[in-house]
Amino acid sequence: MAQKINQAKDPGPPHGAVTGQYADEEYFMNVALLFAKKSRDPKSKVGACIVNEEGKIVGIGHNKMPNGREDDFPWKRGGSRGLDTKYPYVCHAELNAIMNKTSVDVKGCTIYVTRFPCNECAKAIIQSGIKHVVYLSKPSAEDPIEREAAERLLSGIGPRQFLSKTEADELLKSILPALNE
Ligand SMILES: Nc1ccn([C@H]2C[C@H](O)[C@@H](COP(=O)(O)O)O2)c(=O)n1
Repeated sequence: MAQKINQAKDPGPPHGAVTGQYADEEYFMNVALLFAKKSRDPKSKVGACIVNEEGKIVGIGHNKMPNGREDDFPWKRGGSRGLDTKYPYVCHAELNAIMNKTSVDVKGCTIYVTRFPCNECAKAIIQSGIKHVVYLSKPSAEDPIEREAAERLLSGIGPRQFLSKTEADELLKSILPALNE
C-alpha cells in the first residue's frame, strides 16, 4: 500500500531520466524533429518544442513564412540574404514555438530545438523567460556575427547539446579509460 501511495505522489521523472524505453529528453527532441518535417523550407527544416517544469509540452513550432502569407515569399537561400531570399521573411521555429504557447507564459521552461538558436531567437528565448536550451545541431554555415551574438546572449542559460542515450553511453566509454589511468 505504501508503495502505491508513493507512486501516486510521484510527479513523474525529471527531464532526461530514462523512463523505460525512452529518455524524456529524447522524446522531446523527437517531437521537435517531427514538427520540423512540417517546414516548407526545402533546404533547412527546423523544429522546436517547449516543455514546462512539470514535463508538459506547452509550445511547438517550425520554421515557416508568416501566417496567411505562406505563398507570398521565396524560399531561396543564399549569401546575399536579400529581398529575393527567405531570410527577411521566414519566422524561425523557436519564435513560432513561443508564439504558439498554450500556457500563460513559458517562464522557467526548457526549449528543445533541432538547431542552435540564432541571435534573434536567443533574444526571444531570453525575453520569454525560458531557462534552458537543448539543441541538436550547430550548422557551420551560419553568419559568424549572428552565431557569436547568440552564444553571448545564451551564455547566461548555458545551451546544452542533446545527446541520445546511445551517444551519451559511447561518450562515457571513450572518456572513462582516460579518467581511470
Ligand atoms: N535557430 C534557427 C535558425 C534557422 N532557422 C530557419 C530559418 C530558415 O528557414 C532556415 C535557415 O536557412 P539556411 O540558411 O540553413 O538555408 O532555418 C530556424 O528556424 N531557427
